[in-house]
Amino acid sequence: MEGGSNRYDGKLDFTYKNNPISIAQMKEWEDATWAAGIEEEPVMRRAGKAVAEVAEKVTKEGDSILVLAGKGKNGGDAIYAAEYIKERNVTLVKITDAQASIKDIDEFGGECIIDGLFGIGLNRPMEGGWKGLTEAINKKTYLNPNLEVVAVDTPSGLDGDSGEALGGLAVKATITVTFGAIKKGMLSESAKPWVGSIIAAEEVGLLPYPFK
Ligand SMILES: NC(=O)C1=CN([C@@H]2O[C@H](COP(=O)(O)OP(=O)(O)OC[C@H]3O[C@@H](n4cnc5c(N)ncnc54)[C@H](O)[C@@H]3O)[C@@H](O)[C@H]2O)[C@H](O)CC1
Ligand SMILES: [K+]
Repeated sequence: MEGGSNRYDGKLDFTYKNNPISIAQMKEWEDATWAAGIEEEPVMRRAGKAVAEVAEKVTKEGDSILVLAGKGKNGGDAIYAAEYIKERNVTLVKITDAQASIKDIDEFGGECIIDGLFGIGLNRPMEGGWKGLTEAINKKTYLNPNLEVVAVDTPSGLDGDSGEALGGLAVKATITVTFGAIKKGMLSESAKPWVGSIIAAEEVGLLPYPFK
């Protein structure tokens, strides 16, 4: 898997130029970008737009999309995604009380969920309401195999380095739209049940890929 054009045996084909990286490398790349004076907001916008484009691709006009936005920047990307999605019924849920938002998932009968709960800021297994939200998403997928679940950057709960679900639980995405470069754990066997197809949105306005 060294550069060039690589294929993944998921539902959507993908290609990527940048080699897979660790979470530490992703953070280093981001920090170098901000240190160079590039603003964060336009980067988040482009990340959100990439997610919106994928969500549009896997749905049709008039379909319903539930956008779940967590408390960090992963949620920020999801909020921009909601803004950019066109000609769909978009419901944005900004999660302040995770437990209370479970009902928003339980009551959702639409075609696509966007998972912006946690990205590379995840540092422990999800518990309580966060665990409940994730289980509610996965239950929907189980009951409706046609449901598209688009993960923002990483499926929430997945450790991007090891490709393991922390505490054994992550969102079961059908598609993961990851930013900058694929996180190396996503290509491991253990990540397969969670990541679905991987799409690398490499051009989100960061500095050029800094690693060899
Ligand atoms: N890499 C890029 O080029 C860009 C990435 N972006 C997005 O930013 C997220 C990472 O955002 P961050 O705010 O650092 O973290 P999260 O949103 O993943 O998490 C928020 C926050 O939650 C806390 N936390 C961690 N684990 C748990 C847990 N199990 N339960 C409860 N709370 C938890 C922790 O404090 C985190 O900081 C990245 O994935 C991209 O989506 C930007 O858009 C810029 C470009
Ligand atoms: K996510």
